Amino acid sequence: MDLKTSLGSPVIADPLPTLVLPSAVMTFTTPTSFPSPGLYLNTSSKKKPLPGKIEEVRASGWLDLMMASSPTRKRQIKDVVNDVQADDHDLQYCNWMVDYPSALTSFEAITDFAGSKRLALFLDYDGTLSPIVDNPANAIMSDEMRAAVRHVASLFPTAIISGRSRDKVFDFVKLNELYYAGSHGMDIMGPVGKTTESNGVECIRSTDTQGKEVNLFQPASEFLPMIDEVYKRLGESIMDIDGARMEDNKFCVSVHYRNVAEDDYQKVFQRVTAVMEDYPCLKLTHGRKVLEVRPVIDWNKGKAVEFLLESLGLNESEDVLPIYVGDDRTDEDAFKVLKASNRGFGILVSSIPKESDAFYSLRDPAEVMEFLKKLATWKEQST
Ligand SMILES: O=P(O)(O)OC[C@H]1O[C@H](O[C@H]2O[C@H](CO)[C@@H](O)[C@H](O)[C@H]2O)[C@H](O)[C@@H](O)[C@@H]1O
Repeated sequence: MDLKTSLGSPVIADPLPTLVLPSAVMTFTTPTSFPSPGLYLNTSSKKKPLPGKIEEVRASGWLDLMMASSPTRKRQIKDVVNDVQADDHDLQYCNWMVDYPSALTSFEAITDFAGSKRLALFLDYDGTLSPIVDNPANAIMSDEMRAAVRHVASLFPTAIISGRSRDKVFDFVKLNELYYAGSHGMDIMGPVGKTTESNGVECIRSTDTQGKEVNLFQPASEFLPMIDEVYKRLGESIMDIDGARMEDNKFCVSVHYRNVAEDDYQKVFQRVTAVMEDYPCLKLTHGRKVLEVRPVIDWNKGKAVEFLLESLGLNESEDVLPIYVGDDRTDEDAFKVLKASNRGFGILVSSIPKESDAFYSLRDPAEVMEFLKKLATWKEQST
């Protein structure tokens, strides 16, 4: 029986639409200079017609995705008060877990498989280490979670890989013993190892706040002026939409619509895509009630995992087990890399059934914390 289709359609199959942009800029090239975005204004042949009517937005898949993304608390509560729906939801979740078993109930299988291998941990931030909240500035990590992360980081190489800017995610996590990759992996502060370049981009030697020597890898640095400009333009274009909020993530820009009325989602999407038309070197992706604008380079959280493994000298060894824990669509790139290399595995954090390249699942950040604590205990008891 195909569990993914047997219960109506319980699985959210995030199709990850990306605005289609000229294929010439889809490869990993770091341009030394960009034409002013204004130059693109008259190049109508490069433009894709923008969806004008609601049906067209729907047809492109974006509006449905915006509606389905990260159900609001109101909807989840409605599910809970309605017993029938809640039972249905539980049943669907249990069925889904056959394909994505809980990393907690499968903990022994995980540690049996790990055996004496060296673990490397990669953790997403929002929705993984901190619960999803309405205001991104309030996505605080609990002290108990911080202690759990500190503990595992004292036992295994551990990195945070976030869509936020690196500085911002560090301000939340506040742990010096970790490695950090911000802007969906486009801003990595890693160890000084044998890695001096990747994909033709040189690493920069720098020092962290503690004065420790680090390697800085920023494959999208040439895009900074463009990202700053698009941040301002997007801010102006959504200013009048109640609840819409911008976030500057250094090499990416987030347009949050979590607090926007559903009737205005289409407006948000249209305003964003209208600005994007002038920037063929940028692409639009979709996260949890957020539209994200970022450079069209072949770099993502999966590449960041590979880069960090190499910097840590763990890439070649059969004896290493990388584990990536994340909740968002952008984490799928990392899950895919681990799945393809058949070395480690992803753990998807989700309280609803979702299609994923992860191997295991955890329901929410509370379960992530429990998993991290169990890992630390296991490691300490086995050495
Ligand atoms: O890669 P991540 O660390 O998961 O970052 C992805 C985005 O997370 C943040 O937005 C999400 O969390 C917010 C706080 O809970 C929530 O309000 C928002 O709706 C979510 O999309 C962050 O604010 C974004 O900039 C990140 O790109």
